[in-house]
Amino acid sequence: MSLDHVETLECTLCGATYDPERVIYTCPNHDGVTGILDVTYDYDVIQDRFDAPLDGHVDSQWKYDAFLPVDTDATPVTLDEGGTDLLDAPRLGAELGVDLAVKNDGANPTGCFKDRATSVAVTKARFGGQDVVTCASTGNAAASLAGYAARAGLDARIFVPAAAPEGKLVQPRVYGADVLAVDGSYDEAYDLSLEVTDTYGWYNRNAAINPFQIEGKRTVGHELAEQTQGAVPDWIVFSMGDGCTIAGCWKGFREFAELGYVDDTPRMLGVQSAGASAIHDAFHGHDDVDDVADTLADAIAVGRPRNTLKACRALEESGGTALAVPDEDILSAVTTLGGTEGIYAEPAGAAPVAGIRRAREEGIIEAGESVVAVVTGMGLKDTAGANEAVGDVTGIAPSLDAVEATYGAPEPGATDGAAAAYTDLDG
Ligand SMILES: Cc1ncc(COP(=O)(O)O)c(C=O)c1O
Ligand SMILES: N[C@@H](CCOP(=O)(O)O)C(=O)O
Repeated sequence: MSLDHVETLECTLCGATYDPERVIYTCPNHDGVTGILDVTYDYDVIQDRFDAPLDGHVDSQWKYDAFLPVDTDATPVTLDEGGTDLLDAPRLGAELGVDLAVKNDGANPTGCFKDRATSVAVTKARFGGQDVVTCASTGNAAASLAGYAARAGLDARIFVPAAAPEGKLVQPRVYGADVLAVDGSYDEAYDLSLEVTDTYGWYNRNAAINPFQIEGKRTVGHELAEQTQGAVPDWIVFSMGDGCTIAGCWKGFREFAELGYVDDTPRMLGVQSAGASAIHDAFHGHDDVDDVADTLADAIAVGRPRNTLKACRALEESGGTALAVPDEDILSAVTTLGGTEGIYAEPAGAAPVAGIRRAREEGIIEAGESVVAVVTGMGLKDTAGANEAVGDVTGIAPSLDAVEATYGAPEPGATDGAAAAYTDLDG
């Protein structure tokens, strides 16, 4: 049994270190602020163990198991998360004036990149003998935790804001979780989940406080480093809620660069809604930070992000920046992404596209630069917002006349090609 590749849990505020074998969430040395912990590693041990070829083929994030903070004896609880495609996006790229690729993380097993973190959390929970897992969620982490808990045979008890999209309230219950719809915001659900964790001792998955969650999220950085080896993009773009995801990606990419697996690092661009822009505001030094979250991009509706520090460090260290965009831009990004590249993202997943457009307008991203937009969540979980963007469906009677009323009569010879094909088949 060995966790010898993990050195410590180190407080990002005071540098105090804690035993990674213990279940500890935050540094107890701080009152009023959260002492977020960071996992530090012994990279000599990791490099001795990591023997997978960096050949661009990634079937699952467990390709990088040597980097994950789980005991070497633990059997992963997995649904084959990670290993998502990095798709060229030429039509959208031309529209935005950049060389664009999309990392389609909405293709993860529960429809969201959260699965990267959850797989690690539930593996640790099961290996550590926990029976009950919990989290607060706007809906995606809820579904993800519920799915992996089902897979592991653990009970999931989850706190979501009652106003979460219907699909996000249904999905975790299909996986058998108890979903407690809190009459309040995500921030309130989050505070409650912490109290519950202290009181009941359930294992808390929340990425902002569970130090191991960002470590799962960082596999998206490992993958992107591997998939772009030799042509590291100028920019990688994420939406930000609590800030853990962008921080995780940066940590993963940076450590692959430090280990010499890639020879450069990208700049990170973090995108928030103007209605929930606390990380953006902190990054740009605004002191009138508004902690009310008001955005249709429910997954990033966070008033008090818990990982502002790690997110801002990722932006700073990478030479990147943060942007806040209005909800109209996010909504229009959903249909632009769908209509140009066939990728249906939820608003938080499409927000990077709105961010890239804004960054081009402001001269932050220059024409022709290479950019990866990470689509973090798929759209079918939350159709209400998208429905606003696409408008009402066109109703017709079940008759050809009704089709003609919509498109006009067919052009003469419109079916000639098809007729010729039938003739060929007949010989
Ligand atoms: C689809 C989606 N995109 C982006 C985010 C933002 O991630 P983070 O809160 O780690 O910044 C979330 C939730 O957190 C999400 O569910
Ligand atoms: N928007 C997130 C918030 C919690 O996710 P986490 O991975 O940061 O803990 C959600 O989907 O619930």
